[in-house]
Order: sequence, then structure tokens, then C-alpha cells
Amino acid sequence: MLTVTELIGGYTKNMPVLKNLSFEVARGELFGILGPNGSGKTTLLQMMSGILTYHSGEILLKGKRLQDYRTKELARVSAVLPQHSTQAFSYTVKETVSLGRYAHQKGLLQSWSMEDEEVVQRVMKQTGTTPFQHLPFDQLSGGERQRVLLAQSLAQEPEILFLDEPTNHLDLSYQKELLDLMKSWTKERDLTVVSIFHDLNLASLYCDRLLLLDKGRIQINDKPNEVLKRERVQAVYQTDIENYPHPNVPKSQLFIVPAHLAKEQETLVINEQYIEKKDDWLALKSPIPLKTISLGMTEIGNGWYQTFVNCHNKRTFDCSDPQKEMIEYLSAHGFNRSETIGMITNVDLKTAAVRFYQEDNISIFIVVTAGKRNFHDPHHVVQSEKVIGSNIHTWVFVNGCLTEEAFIQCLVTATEAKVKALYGYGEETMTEDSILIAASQRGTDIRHGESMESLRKLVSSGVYECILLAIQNE
Ligand SMILES: Nc1ncnc2c1ncn2[C@@H]1O[C@H](COP(=O)(O)OP(=O)(O)OP(=O)(O)O)[C@@H](O)[C@H]1O
Repeated sequence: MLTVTELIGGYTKNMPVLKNLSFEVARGELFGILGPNGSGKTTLLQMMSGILTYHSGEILLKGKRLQDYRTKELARVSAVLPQHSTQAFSYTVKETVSLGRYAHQKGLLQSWSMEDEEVVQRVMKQTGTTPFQHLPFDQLSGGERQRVLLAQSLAQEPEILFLDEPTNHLDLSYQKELLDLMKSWTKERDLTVVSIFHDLNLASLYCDRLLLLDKGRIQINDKPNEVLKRERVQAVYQTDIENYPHPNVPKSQLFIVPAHLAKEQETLVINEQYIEKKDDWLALKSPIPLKTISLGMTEIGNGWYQTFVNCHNKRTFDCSDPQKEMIEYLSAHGFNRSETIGMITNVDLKTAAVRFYQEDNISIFIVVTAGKRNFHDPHHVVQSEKVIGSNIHTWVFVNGCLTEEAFIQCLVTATEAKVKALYGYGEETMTEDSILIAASQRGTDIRHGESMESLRKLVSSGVYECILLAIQNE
């Protein structure tokens, strides 16, 4: 659809902004342009849409050189949604949108056809601008104006649409709506969309391909997950970021770390001093939220939690809806629901194994309760009196900064250690067991190599020892 070859250009001959760019955009692609401020994104977009001329190189649109298009012909093929737009005259919203039909009007009188009216009505509906179609454009909010201008571009019925930060003024729901609409038009109508993005996460979610500009040159032109690698983005944008997969779709998402939070890095050692025991519960109350992965009764999965509670089931739980009961229990005992992970055990909490382990600059703190099956399991009530080693809760607190890989490694190692400890205690399914790994995310970086190996050894021997100890206590 669009071919850019050895493009050089800018605002003065001797100082080009764009330095030899070559790339192609296929029909029906949603193509994102990224880059830091001043890297040349708008300049490139303006050259591709015919607004700015260039010094050398070539831009082909549908195989024809851009400069060979006549104005009206170009407007039937491409439309532009600029970053900022002002109107010289005060038009109503509908009049503004109708201007997009100019390139399609025929004859000397440029008469308004049924088709023009239908298109305008349809694009106003699609962009949610119908309700204020009779209002003057300049009385609208920034986000409303943006949607009207998008409607105007769509009314042009272009084959390629150039967008300069289209979500700039839009609230969350309109950002999603606009990009969902663009995506569906690329799929259903073969519309080609070339768009500048400052929001790298939106670009990652919606674009088929991304072109990353750095000081007027192409840093990379590839699939979003390849372009948005942590080291690359850090180098180009000159700032620290972290990247994680989106929870529901296979796309990378990037996170900045605010300076004021990054600085709060006084080392913290989670150990026995943070344990609080009452008759029917045992809690670890951390002074800061800990990054946690958990298979507990509440808050299964990933998150940041400050309080970890293991409560003794004294037959007060009827267990028809254990999760709901747990939540009620936590609230009734003054635990902050959103910061707490809760579990139920049927063992006396005095039997808990609580140990601290350290090697070099890595330390972990382990809490294990090991008991019989919970009372709510109807199939095992009788046998449970004799079964040892079921209903085991294993908590591993790591005083260090773990990567995702290190979390998984801890989880696997702790599970292996548990299986090893239970070897010889008979065949147990362990369906009621739970495990959590929580890390302070301060102090020693545990990514891979030696530090990971030390951590693995500590977790392996610590969990093994604590489970045996808890079983003996019980
Ligand atoms: N009209 C102009 N006259 C002269 N120089 C300009 C003009 N517009 C932009 N520039 C310069 O060209 C360079 C690239 O600007 P451009 O607007 O293309 O960057 P950008 O990547 O879109 O930046 P931003 O993210 O801030 O919108 C900048 O150094 C800028 O100062």
C-alpha cells in the first residue's frame, strides 16, 4: 500500500530530521510509529500524507509517487487526523464531518447526494458524535473534537488513514472504542492505518507492526513484542522500565517506575518479628506490600499483599462457600481485605514450623502448617483423622528482588521439596494444600545464575525441613 525508500527530509536542507528511512506498509495493516519526543514521527507522517515535501528518496502510495497525485485524487485515497486542529470558521459538528465528503463530490455544483448523507450519518454514529451534531465545533471538549475530526477523516472513506496520536484527548473508554474501530476497519474493510503513538502499551495491543524511530533513524521495524523489549525501550527512551505480559492477551506491556517509589529501597528483612499469633489465627504482617504469587483461598494468582493469614478452622466454617467465608472472617477480624491473603487450616497453629534461613546476602523466611484434611471434604472426613501430610500451607518469604523467572523457580523448588518431604507418608493427593511465594523486591537482585542457585538451595532445604518439622509437631 505504502512504500518509503531512502527518505531524507526535514525543515532545512543541511539538517535533515529524517535520515534515510526505508520501510513498507501493507494494505489492511495497523502500523504504529513510536519514538521519543523530537525523533521525527510527525515529520514522517506529514511527508507520507503529502503535507510536507522531502529532500530525497521516494514515497509510493498504491505504487504511484506521492507527488504525482492531484489533491482531490489524494484525498480519496488518504485522510489525515492531525494532532492539533483549529477551524477558521465556526461550523457545526455535522458540517465539520460533511467537509470530509468534499473529495467525493462530483460536478460543478458539488451537490450533496444520498450517499454523502448516509456516510456522514454512519461515521457520526460510529464515533459517538451524533448526539451533538448540531452544536458548534468550537464549543466541544478536546475529546469530543477529536472524535468529530476522526468522523471527518472516516467520511472521506480513505484507503489509508494517517493518525497523529489519535487517543491524545480521549478518555479510557473512547481510546478503546477508537482503536477497536480502527482495528475492525483494517480487518473488515482493508483500511490501512498508520498511526503515531506515545502510549506504548496501546501500540502493543493494537498494532500489527511497529516502527521505532530514534533521532530520525529507524531503530527497529518489527512485531510489537519484538520492538518493545525492555533493554531496547530503555535505551531509546532513556528511562528505566519494566515489561510484563498482559494478563489476558499475548502482548507485552511496559511499566515505568516512579522515582519517588524507586528510592524507597531501604533493605527490609522479613523474619519472625513480623509474625503475630492469636488463638485461632497466625499472621505475617509485613511493613510493606510484598510481591506475591499464591495458591491461597483468597487472591489466587499474582499481586502485592501486606498481610498473610492462616486461620484455624474450629468447625466455625461450614465451607459451603469457603472463599466467601474467608473474606467475611478476614473483615470480622480487622484484616484489610485488599491487602490480605487468607488460608484455612485444621491444625493447631502452635504446630506451625517457622524458620529463617540465610546464605551470603540472600535470606528467606518460611512458615508451614501441615495437618489433616479440612472438615469440609465429605469424602475424607473419616480417613482424615489418620492422614498425615495433607492440608499443608507453605509460605516462603524472600528478602530480595525476584524476576518472574525467579518466582517460578521458587514455586517449582518449594513444590519439589514438599513432595520429597512427604515421600514415605503414603499417597496423598494434596488437593487442599496451598503455597505462596512473597518477595520484598528490595535488596539483592535475583535474576539467574549464582544468586538464583543460592535461593533455590535455601528454598529446597528450608521447605523440606519445615514440612517435616510441622508434620512432627502435628
Ligand atoms: N515546523 C518546523 N520547523 C523547524 N523544525 C521543526 C518543525 N517541526 C518540527 N521540527 C523539528 O523536527 C524535529 C522532529 O520533530 P517532530 O515533530 O517530527 O518530532 P516528533 O517525534 O513528532 O515529536 P513529539 O513526540 O514531540 O511530537 C524536532 O527536532 C523539531 O524541533
